[in-house]
Amino acid sequence: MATQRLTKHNAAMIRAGVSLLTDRGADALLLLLDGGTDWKRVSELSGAENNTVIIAVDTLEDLDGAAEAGLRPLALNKEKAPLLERLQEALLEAAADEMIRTNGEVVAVYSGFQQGRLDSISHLQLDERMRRFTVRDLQTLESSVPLKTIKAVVDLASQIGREGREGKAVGTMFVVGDTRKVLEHANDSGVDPFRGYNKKHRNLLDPKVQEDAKEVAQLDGAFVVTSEGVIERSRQMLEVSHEDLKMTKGLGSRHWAAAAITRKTKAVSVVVSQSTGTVRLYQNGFLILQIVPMDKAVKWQEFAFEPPPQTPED
Ligand SMILES: Nc1ncnc2c1ncn2[C@@H]1O[C@H](COP(=O)(O)OP(=O)(O)OP(=O)(O)O)[C@@H](O)[C@H]1O
Repeated sequence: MATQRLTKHNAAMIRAGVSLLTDRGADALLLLLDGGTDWKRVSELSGAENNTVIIAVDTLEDLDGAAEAGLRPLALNKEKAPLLERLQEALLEAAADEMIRTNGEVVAVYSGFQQGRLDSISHLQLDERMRRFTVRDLQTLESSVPLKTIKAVVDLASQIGREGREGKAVGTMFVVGDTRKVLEHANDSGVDPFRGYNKKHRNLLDPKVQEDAKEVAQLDGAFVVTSEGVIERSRQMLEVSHEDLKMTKGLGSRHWAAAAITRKTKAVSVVVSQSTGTVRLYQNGFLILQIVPMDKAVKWQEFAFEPPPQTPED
């Protein structure tokens, strides 16, 4: 179990965060901490009685007692991830759990430079584009494919859309469920790297298989996936007519094929657009859900600091 010390300095930083929160009328105070601590004291310091105070740490066990102290706990499960990714995840989760509005304002207090020492305060304005799929969104989807499989595929697709591969944007498609029928409309577009492996090594619920799929996603064609999440084939070109489909202007052949196959079969398709990173989910020929990737451009700016030219003393 990791712990976060509440030194005088750290307490002062939390109070400073509260002061900014109050001054700006922001929605919530987010404390991104290294581990468990005296939650009652944090609650007092942050005025949790009157403010929404979100506590984000990496593991659930470190949050014991936080909710009882009037705080809003979040477990990130992102121990090794860089600070900004953890911060983004905390904001996404908080928005998904409706602790904050997706276009709200948050004051975040965290250790930016030195572990254990709260040294940074940010006043963040969130953006509607931050919205992403939540399990709740997916639950409204009535499908023969279990939610667990859809969620794993959508999460993977979002990662592909957000991260690409080796600095390059990647687009791909997953057609999930009703596999036998889907394969009637599919042809190999090249050698299938998953062919010949046993089911265990093709199951997309396994993080290792997800990594393999990210590699293969760079190649042409679609993944045909069973309801249980097993990749039945990859690199498949779908041949389906798409007359009488209605689609948003500007979407190309990948998206047409993705929508059309869900009209001909009971499958659900999840497409990542190479040009925008947007993930779309189709069912019965209709666009059901859409995730726009978060801005990728969040990066620490490096200071280009040049000392002023020396002038000879008068
Ligand atoms: N029928 C299909 N089945 C499987 N994959 C397809 C199909 N049509 C196109 N693709 C894949 O989509 C790629 C991009 O095609 P295109 O640019 O027309 O699609 P798009 O819908 O505009 O997608 P993107 O937004 O990713 O560019 C192709 O190189 C191919 O790998």
